[in-house]
Amino acid sequence: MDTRSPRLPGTSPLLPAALLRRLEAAHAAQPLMARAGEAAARWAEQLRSDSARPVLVLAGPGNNGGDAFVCATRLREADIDVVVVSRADPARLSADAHAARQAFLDGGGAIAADIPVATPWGLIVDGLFGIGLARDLAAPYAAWTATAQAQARRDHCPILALDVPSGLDADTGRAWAGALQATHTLTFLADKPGLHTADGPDLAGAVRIAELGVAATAWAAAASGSPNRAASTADDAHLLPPGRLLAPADFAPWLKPRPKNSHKGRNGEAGILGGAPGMTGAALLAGRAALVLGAGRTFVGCLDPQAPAVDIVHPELMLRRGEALLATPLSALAVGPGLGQDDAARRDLATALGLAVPLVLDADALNLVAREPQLAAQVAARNPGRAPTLLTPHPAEAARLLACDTAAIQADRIAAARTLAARFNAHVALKGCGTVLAHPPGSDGNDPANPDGLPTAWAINPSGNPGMSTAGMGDVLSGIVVALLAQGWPPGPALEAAVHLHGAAADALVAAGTGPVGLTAGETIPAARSLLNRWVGATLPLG
Ligand SMILES: NC(=O)C1=CN([C@@H]2O[C@H](COP(=O)(O)OP(=O)(O)OC[C@H]3O[C@@H](n4cnc5c(N)ncnc54)[C@H](O)[C@@H]3O)[C@@H](O)[C@H]2O)[C@@H](O)CC1
Ligand SMILES: Nc1ncnc2c1ncn2[C@@H]1O[C@H](COP(=O)(O)OP(=O)(O)O)[C@@H](O)[C@H]1O
Ligand SMILES: [K+]
Repeated sequence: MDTRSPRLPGTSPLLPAALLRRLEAAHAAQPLMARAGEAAARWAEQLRSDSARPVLVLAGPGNNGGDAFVCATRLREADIDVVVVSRADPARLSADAHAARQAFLDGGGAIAADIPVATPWGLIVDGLFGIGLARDLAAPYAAWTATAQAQARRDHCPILALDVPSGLDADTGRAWAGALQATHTLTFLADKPGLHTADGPDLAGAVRIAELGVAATAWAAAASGSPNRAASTADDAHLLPPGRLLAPADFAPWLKPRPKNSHKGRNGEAGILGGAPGMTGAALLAGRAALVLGAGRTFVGCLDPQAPAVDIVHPELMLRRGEALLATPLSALAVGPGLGQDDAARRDLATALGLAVPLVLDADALNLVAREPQLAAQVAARNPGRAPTLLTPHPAEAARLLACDTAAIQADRIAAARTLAARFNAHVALKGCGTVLAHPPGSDGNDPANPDGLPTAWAINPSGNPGMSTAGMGDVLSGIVVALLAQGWPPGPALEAAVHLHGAAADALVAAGTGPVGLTAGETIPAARSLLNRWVGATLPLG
């Protein structure tokens, strides 16, 4: 089975800060700050809620502040009133930022040392900190972000963040204390992972990219060390490779229409193992998802001896005991939905790990692996070619697997997912807001020469919404993944497509008024089916 996934044009790169700095250095001869401030001014003009009111521009002590000064200068040239607030020491500014500040003053602009309390704003521009921030906001900046936030609420005006919302870590999506919540973010050169996972989506609002005249592909040269690359080798060991913001184009080659001469045997046998006493619903949800997302035949093995013999809602499902499921020939198996952690669960999981089929591990299967080194060794020893492993932990399960706490996982979700992928030789979806996908060494176009010693490619999924934070959603995701695996999808694309599809289905339901409050896991199953059929039927480019 060929598991390599060609990357189609349109794939959207996510660049870590270290790589952005190389890119910036490689294009130092170009007026990047002037272009950034100009692009910001153009969007700011459109965003103003009231053109009679002035724009408040907060300018910080670094180059983000330089962007803000350029933006303010351009707004003044367009006859827009601006109030710039900055305490940057001119002697400590970079040459570019110093020049931007001076040009603003030379053009007749004035700088205030504090935010005026009584002025109603048409827009607030946040140019305090960009990719240079790596700690809680210090005085006076924390007070300024709190005041700006309160005034934006008071004035019903938007907040436009330059590059990243001040206080958001651009690499991890972690919010430092005092971080600002913007409604819009104009991000420079390339998109950044921190805008799309953890706290990022809440703080960034609507994200647009201003490439500043630097070709979208230039990052590849900066990453690989072409002559264009800035002199930088000391940080090579810690350089996070670029990732992707997931889109249907990433898995489009596997969105194939069925041949007319199809039969159920061609669409695979999906198995779900779980359903211990009190949790048969989890296994049924996963089974229904596998059935409805196209598996040719779906078998559900429950550990509860009292489990029903038939699913009245979907009598198409074949229900049996756990041991009987493990003796059934399967194309793909998911273990975990409602599995429990007793001896029977442990024994059945150990048996499943020995099967030469694509295997999805979720929920209590992950908790058992975290608890028992013998099982963990069995996972890591599976053959990623013939018997790939897919792990779908939520942050608490990931913390158990990595023997740390949930906060440590959430502080750097990309690192956590990549570490799990490397440690278990598995495809990983670290779930939650901005699910992080990571793939094991040597699969799916992974570059085994990644400079940071973790040969695991990664991506972030932008679909999904908080309506999905409800019981049963993870079980449905497992069912969708196993359905695609059973139908012959390679493991990396199957996991990426399932995650993206499930989130997009939930988004479609919310857009139609079903949720976010009260959205149920079961409702996402038919919605995902509709969307999958639409995607299969669509011609590229897919949206
Ligand atoms: N990298 C790029 O490609 C480009 C960068 N530009 C801008 O430059 C920014 C990066 O500039 P810098 O590296 O100067 O970084 P920042 O402007 O993000 O901030 C760094 C400054 O803030 C101080 N600082 C950091 N954390 C602080 C805290 N918690 N409390 C108080 N002070 C703190 C630092 O000591 C330093 O003076 C980008 O985000 C972007 O806005 C643009 O001008 C154009 C292109
Ligand atoms: N705030 C959110 N934004 C986007 N997706 C979310 C959000 N909350 C949960 N999800 C998604 O919903 C699913 C929940 O899975 P999980 O936590 O395992 O639920 P369960 O308890 O039902 O097993 C995951 O796919 C997760 O990524
Ligand atoms: K900012």
